Amino acid sequence: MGETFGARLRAAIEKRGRLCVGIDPHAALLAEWGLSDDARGLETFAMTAVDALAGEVAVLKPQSAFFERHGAAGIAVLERTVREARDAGALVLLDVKRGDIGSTAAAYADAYLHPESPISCDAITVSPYLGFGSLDPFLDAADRYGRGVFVLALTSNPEGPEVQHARVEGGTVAGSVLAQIALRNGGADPLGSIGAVVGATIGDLSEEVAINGPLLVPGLGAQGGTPADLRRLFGDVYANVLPATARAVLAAGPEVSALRDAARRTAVETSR
Ligand SMILES: O=C(O)c1cc(=O)[nH]c(=O)n1[C@@H]1O[C@H](COP(=O)(O)O)[C@@H](O)[C@H]1O
Repeated sequence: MGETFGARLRAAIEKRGRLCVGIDPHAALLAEWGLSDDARGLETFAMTAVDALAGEVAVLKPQSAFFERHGAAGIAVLERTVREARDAGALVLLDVKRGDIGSTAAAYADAYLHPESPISCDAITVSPYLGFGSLDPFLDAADRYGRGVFVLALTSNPEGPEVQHARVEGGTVAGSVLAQIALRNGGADPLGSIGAVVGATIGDLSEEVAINGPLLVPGLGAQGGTPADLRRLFGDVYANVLPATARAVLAAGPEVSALRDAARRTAVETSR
């Protein structure tokens, strides 16, 4: 097998830094950039973001919903976005938050992680809240194809704790998810390919996040998370943190140079 996602991510962070920028073409952002809220506007937005950022940042994270809302033409733009961002050297993490029963999960895994798929990504986000075992088809596909999976653990939204802080034997639901990720990453060197999503906005961190895998940390900027929150929450495991932000960088557009500058500034602020 070729290199694992964990190894490719570690190399990308060393070369480009740790920032992950979301490509989230909200209707309001399309309007701010002077673009129409249709597939043409979407394509200009996404290609501008790729042009500005895919040669710079380690990870680009398109949010599938903002493409899906434009129908088949939007999906075609997503395919192009993923392909061109990867061609320019960025790792592409598609934020699509999948999760389903085993046989259907296998089809979703094929759709996004199979090397021959039209939307073949380096990694995707998945939800473990149908039971961690339901993720096996995703985790197996990631192993087989050298791809990554980021599992929602402690999400940035205020409703998350209702499920994620619920008590189960041995701790919380989120703690159990994190422990199972750590188990799956055991022995991987330099870094496991199964990541966890932990929001910058969660307040206090009472769970063990040393999972020998990447920690995707959204919630910076528009949702109120700050670089100081990152340092406070992740001191010991900062080497594995991918700070993620979308609107705070995208709002600097549509000028390519302004977008790039915004990403560079955020990268510096979150570098440690
Ligand atoms: O999986 C994610 O990326 C994610 C998980 C989470 O807990 N919170 C969260 O905000 N996200 C995503 O991260 C992005 C945040 O965007 P901004 O708030 O504009 O930076 C959105 O695409 C969210 O869907």
